[in-house]
Amino acid sequence: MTLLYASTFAEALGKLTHQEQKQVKITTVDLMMDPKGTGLSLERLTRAGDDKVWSARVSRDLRIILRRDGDDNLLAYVGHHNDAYRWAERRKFIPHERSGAMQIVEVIEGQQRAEPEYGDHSDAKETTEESVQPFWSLTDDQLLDVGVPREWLNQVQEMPEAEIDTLFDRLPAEAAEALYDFATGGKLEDHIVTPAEPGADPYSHPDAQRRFRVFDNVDELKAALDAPFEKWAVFLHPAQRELVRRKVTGPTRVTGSAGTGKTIVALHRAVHLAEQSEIVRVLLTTFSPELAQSLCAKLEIQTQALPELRERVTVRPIGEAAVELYCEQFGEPDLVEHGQIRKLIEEAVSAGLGADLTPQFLLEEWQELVDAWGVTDPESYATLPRIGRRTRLGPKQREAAWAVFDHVRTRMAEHGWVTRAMIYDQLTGWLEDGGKIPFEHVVVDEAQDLTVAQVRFLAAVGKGRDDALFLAGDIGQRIFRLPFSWAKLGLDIRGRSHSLRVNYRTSHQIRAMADRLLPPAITDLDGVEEGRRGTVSIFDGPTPEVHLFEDSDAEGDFVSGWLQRCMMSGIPSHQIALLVRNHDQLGRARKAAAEAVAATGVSKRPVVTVMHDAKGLEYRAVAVMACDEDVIPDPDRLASIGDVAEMESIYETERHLLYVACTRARDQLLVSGVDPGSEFLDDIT
Ligand SMILES: Nc1ncnc2c1ncn2[C@@H]1O[C@H](COP(=O)(O)OP(=O)(O)OP(=O)(O)O)[C@@H](O)[C@H]1O
Repeated sequence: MTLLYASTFAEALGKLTHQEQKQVKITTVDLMMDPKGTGLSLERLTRAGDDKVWSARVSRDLRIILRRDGDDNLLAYVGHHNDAYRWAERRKFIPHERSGAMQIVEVIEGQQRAEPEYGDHSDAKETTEESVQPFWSLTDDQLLDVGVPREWLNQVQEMPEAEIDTLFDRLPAEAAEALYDFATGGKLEDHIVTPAEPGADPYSHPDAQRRFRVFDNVDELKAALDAPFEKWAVFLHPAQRELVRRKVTGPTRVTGSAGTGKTIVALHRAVHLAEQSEIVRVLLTTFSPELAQSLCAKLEIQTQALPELRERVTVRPIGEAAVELYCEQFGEPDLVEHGQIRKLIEEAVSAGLGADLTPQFLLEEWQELVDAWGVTDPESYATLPRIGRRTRLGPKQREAAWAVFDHVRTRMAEHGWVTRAMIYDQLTGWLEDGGKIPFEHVVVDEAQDLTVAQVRFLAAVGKGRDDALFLAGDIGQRIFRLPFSWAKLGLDIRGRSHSLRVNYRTSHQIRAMADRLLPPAITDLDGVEEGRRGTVSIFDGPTPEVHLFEDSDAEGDFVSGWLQRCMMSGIPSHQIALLVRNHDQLGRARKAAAEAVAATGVSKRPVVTVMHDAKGLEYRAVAVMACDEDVIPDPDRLASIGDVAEMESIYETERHLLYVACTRARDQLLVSGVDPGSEFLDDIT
């Protein structure tokens, strides 16, 4: 007996109460143990759209809809009596005629389409009296090629533009993605379905596996039933699965705009690698402790049924992992503080070193070049490409600057201080001399914000070993670093960078608005282009709001009202966030949140935090507040730049930051500020 689990079942289960979910779980597990369903009141549904559909009684009112075909039991849907029967009556289960992938097709009432049509629609009907029909010009053949079920050909060709947002609710996902991309300027040819091998199992096609999953044992089924909301733990997009399973000889990168499931791929990749053998150890890492914690929580869900795999994956922020390794090899490091470096520079300048260079300029030069790039001698400094620091320094000025850095290095050595970058550099040297980290594979999330020293360290980790290094990231979300070439540091992902294009997090409306903040394609310094075009979201929602106000009080009142509406619509407080650029604006956000809490009487406040800390996270509703002219781009950051020519790169990261903030929202987004507002808002209003 094979037990199959459909994404429609997970979705329907997620809508039931906790108590009902428990009852369903008991019945489902019984069914798995006794596939004949003895004692489960199984009933064949004669009015269903498919003659193999049955219902199983969970309670007086709850029914599971099953499809039983030979030894296969497919859990298709669950719901209250009438809802469940209605769902079954309107569904057919058929392999698609081109791809062979099993689809759940909604039956269109009253539609007759006996004869296949191969008509020429070149006389494209752009408009009807009521509206534009974006798919009118597409032939039956073209539609079948992208997975549209035959029953739906007419319906799609005649679909008015206003209904495009419903595609994902009505059609199999592969067809919906293709059509949505086409309607928004993409090419249908990019989405042609892969034909199945003759006689292949219709459930094993990659397009089928994104909606059906075969369970081998009861534990796996139980884990899926425990977390019906976490569909990512069970169903992957074919492009995601491909990246998870791919065997590679060099470092690989998965890219894609915010919400396309890069983190999910990183997690599945880590578990997949851990599956390869009992002795394999995997490090799953990212830059911040908060994100590492969130990875850990997801990994728990994913490995619930496979505790032995959980043991093989270590989740650590990269800084912590490096310090642990350093301690093992060299003893505990005495990490130098930022303020101590500043003092040493000021000390050198007071002693007459550094010619006319300011301590601020020298501090940046130290942080972004000398320390970041691990420069240890004047010759290397004299020839170092000054990436991101475009103000020219003549040989004499470099000499003067080096005198300061030499002073800093000498004093640090006397104290036995090291910087974070030095830790990675020392570990890199150790790896190059044959040292081995206790992990066969390293998977890195949010890789766009890696430092130079981290990239060099990871390059040494991955050198010469298959599948050693897998990186997930989006250069459009680089918010902490200036750009630099990975390839020059030995981390070459050229030809092994792959984009994801289906956005699972944000509505069409929010994604489309946020995308306007960034260019359609961004090329990194190694020439690898990351395109954002062709990305589709799988659901739609309200249009994001952008408002500017006379003063911050007026803004606060509006945001508070907006929050109240979100809370009253049932969004839990922890799923609502207010994001601001800096700590200085936190007060404005807290006031609005407090007012909303007082007005609604809910017990918990929404999350209030700065944009940087929201990286990698998501909320159902987000208010990006205080987007004032003198807040973002951050004037203090711009003013603190010793090097005027660096301005452009800073502007870029500030723009990325607003993109990151906006793309934390799933369903509702409000962007607000005081008139005239941030210059970036011009692109989204
Ligand atoms: N195959 C999938 N099925 C269902 N949900 C998915 C799938 N893949 C990703 N998701 C969901 O989409 C959302 C975004 O995923 P994820 O955080 O991995 O995106 P990301 O590309 O890493 O985003 P960001 O760049 O903003 O960090 C999450 O809620 C995740 O659970």
